Amino acid sequence: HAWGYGAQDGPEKWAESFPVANGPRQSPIDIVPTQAQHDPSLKQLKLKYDPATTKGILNNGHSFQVDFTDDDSSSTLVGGPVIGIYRLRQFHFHWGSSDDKGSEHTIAGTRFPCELHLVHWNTKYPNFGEATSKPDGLAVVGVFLKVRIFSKSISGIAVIKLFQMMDVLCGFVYQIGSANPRLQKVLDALDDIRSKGRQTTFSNFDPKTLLPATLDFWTYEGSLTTPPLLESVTWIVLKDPVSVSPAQMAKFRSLLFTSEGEAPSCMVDNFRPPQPLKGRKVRASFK
Ligand SMILES: NS(=O)(=O)c1nccs1
Ligand SMILES: [Zn+2]
Repeated sequence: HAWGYGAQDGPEKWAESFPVANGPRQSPIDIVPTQAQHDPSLKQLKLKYDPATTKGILNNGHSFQVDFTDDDSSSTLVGGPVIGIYRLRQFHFHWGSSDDKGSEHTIAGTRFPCELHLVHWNTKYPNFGEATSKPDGLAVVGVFLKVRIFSKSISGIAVIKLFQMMDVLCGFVYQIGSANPRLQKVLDALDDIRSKGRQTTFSNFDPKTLLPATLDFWTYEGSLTTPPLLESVTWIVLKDPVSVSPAQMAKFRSLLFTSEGEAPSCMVDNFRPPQPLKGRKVRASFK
């Protein structure tokens, strides 16, 4: 089942091979904060990650992911909307070709340039593969990344425009706005996995460093956002974004969908657009 994000194999075509694409609990969705219901019975989200479980980093042809060993419960998610213990399996991202799009979930129609997904599976099932087909099999934490250029006056915009022109002219890469130093460790590994199928060593990374200060979240019952689009995900989307710089966004966009030897195709716009809510309720952990 070759699928992708292009005109011939993209989200509008996925239902041909994966009919669940038109199912009742598909993801992502547009989250409308004023329509979300605060649920005081929601527990605090507890994420415990052991950097020693970091296994490696891989370009899988539709994103890149950092994999974790999950043969014990060293890295887990408990609390929040879930019952039981969920183990961290991998994290990956979705991003756009420009800063005005890239996230999968949207907030009242607002799109972010990038979205991080931390994928966990329910230990009531024997392994990740089994869990992916169960209605309570997976819990994915979604985190928005937001490009923050320091607050600017008009003259500031002129300066930025000048810098950006100079950037093109001089070919320098420098950070306008606030780069995220914790994210940089992941991005520095991308040079070794430019093409589909490439993987490289990546160790001792704590995904907690990628999260915002508060873990306020929205939650709803959904699905994988990539084929096979299985309806097995309890989504936990954090309200607060984390920062990313324009230069760091350029690094995401330097990856390729294609393998070495194929005509290169930039890995950008690897996001599925929001899907129909079909009567689902979105709950908020905060007032
Ligand atoms: N984008 S996602 O986190 O829903 C996902 N798709 C496949 C495995 S994990
Ligand atoms: Zn994802």
